[in-house]
Formats: sequence, structure tokens, C-alpha cells
Amino acid sequence: DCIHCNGEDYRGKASITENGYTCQRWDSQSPHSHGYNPDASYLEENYCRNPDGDPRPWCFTTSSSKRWDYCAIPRC
Ligand SMILES: O=S(=O)(Nc1cnn(C2CCNCC2)c1)c1cc(Cl)ccc1F
Repeated sequence: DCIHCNGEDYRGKASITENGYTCQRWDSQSPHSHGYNPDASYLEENYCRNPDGDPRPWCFTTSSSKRWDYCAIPRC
């Protein structure tokens, strides 16, 4: 699917970043500890999201050498 504006409303299932990293689950603190609350309804599984007003949806990655990365989701 696609994103409107900065994708803060994106609720799709993309879970791979634009550089090919796999997204870390939002309810996991490994390999990256973070300050996001996994009880937030939209922080599902390991899907790309934009919870902080970033320019585009992103996720923490499962690579310990890459904390987070943007996801390649086309704009509507
Ligand atoms: O736990 S975190 O969310 N980790 C973090 C590090 N970088 N980011 C970016 C994610 C994409 N948007 C810009 C911030 C998030 C986090 C947030 C804040 Cl406000 C401060 C430190 C920190 F550790």
C-alpha cells in the first residue's frame, strides 16, 4: 500500500527497511532498547511506523549495528 504525507497514519504490514534490514518488534527491547510503548495499538508486531513525527515510517532493526532505518513505502 502507500503512505499519506509523513505516514503517521500508516497501519500497513511492511517490516523490511529500505536498506533490507528486518524490523525489530516494538514489544522487544533487543537488540535495541527504546522508549516506545508496545501497548500503543498502532505499534504492532515489527511493522514500520512513524510514532514520532519523522518524515517517513521507520523501525528499529534486528541488526545490532543499525539502530533504526526508514522503510521504503511509496507515497499515495
Ligand atoms: O529509545 S528511543 O526512541 N531511540 C531512538 C533513537 N533514535 N531514534 C530515532 C527513530 C526515528 N526517528 C528519529 C529518532 C529513536 C529514544 C528516544 C529519545 Cl527522545 C531519546 C533517546 C532515545 F534512545
